[in-house]
Amino acid sequence: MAIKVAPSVLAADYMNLQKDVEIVSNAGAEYLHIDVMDGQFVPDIAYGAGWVKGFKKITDMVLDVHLMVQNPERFIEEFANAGSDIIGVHYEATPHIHRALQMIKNAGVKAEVVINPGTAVELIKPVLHMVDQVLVMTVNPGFGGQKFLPETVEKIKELAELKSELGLEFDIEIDGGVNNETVKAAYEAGATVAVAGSYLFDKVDPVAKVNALKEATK
Ligand SMILES: O=C(CO)[C@@H](O)[C@H](O)COP(=O)(O)O
Repeated sequence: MAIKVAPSVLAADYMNLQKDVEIVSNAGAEYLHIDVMDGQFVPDIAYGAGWVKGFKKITDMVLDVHLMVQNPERFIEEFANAGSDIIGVHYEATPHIHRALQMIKNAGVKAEVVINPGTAVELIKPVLHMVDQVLVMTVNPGFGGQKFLPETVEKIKELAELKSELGLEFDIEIDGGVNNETVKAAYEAGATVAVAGSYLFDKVDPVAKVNALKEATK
């Protein structure tokens, strides 16, 4: 099965968000990836829960919310109530990753644990049974337009092996520097969902770009 595509609205045209969402949705992208940044865990600031509420009104796409915030427990209820379908929390952002994932599940939302490029896969082994998705960051989080880090492919492979060894079912998402070339190795390693920002929105023809990601992973 071709990889699921998750356009990142961080790279969309903020003055024409609805139009951009409709374009990628009609092109067959399954998820809408919404980055939330607090200016602490990562340097920049982006998208509060009100935006999630807004996106919920205009699309049926899976709302895939990536909390790049320190102590994400503070925001889980608000983002769940706003209509998030998946909420991702960083292993590095809380001393209580297990509790944070429990909170997401208790709110009736799919739970995702996220790891930075510098974080080892084995550190999240104790919580893998709780998650619906693992996001392996393929750049350091915080900004769009960075280069895919090839060393993260080995981590995707390691995670995919662990998943089958433990007999677990979860999606493996990649995020950062994804395009129709970099997606290939990640897909072969076991990635099932690809976030793409600048590749999809910065240049012409996002429809062709969604197709190219799917074609590259058949
Ligand atoms: O989480 C992030 C950035 O930290 C992303 O979701 C970016 O939006 C991906 O952008 P590109 O690397 O695809 O331009």
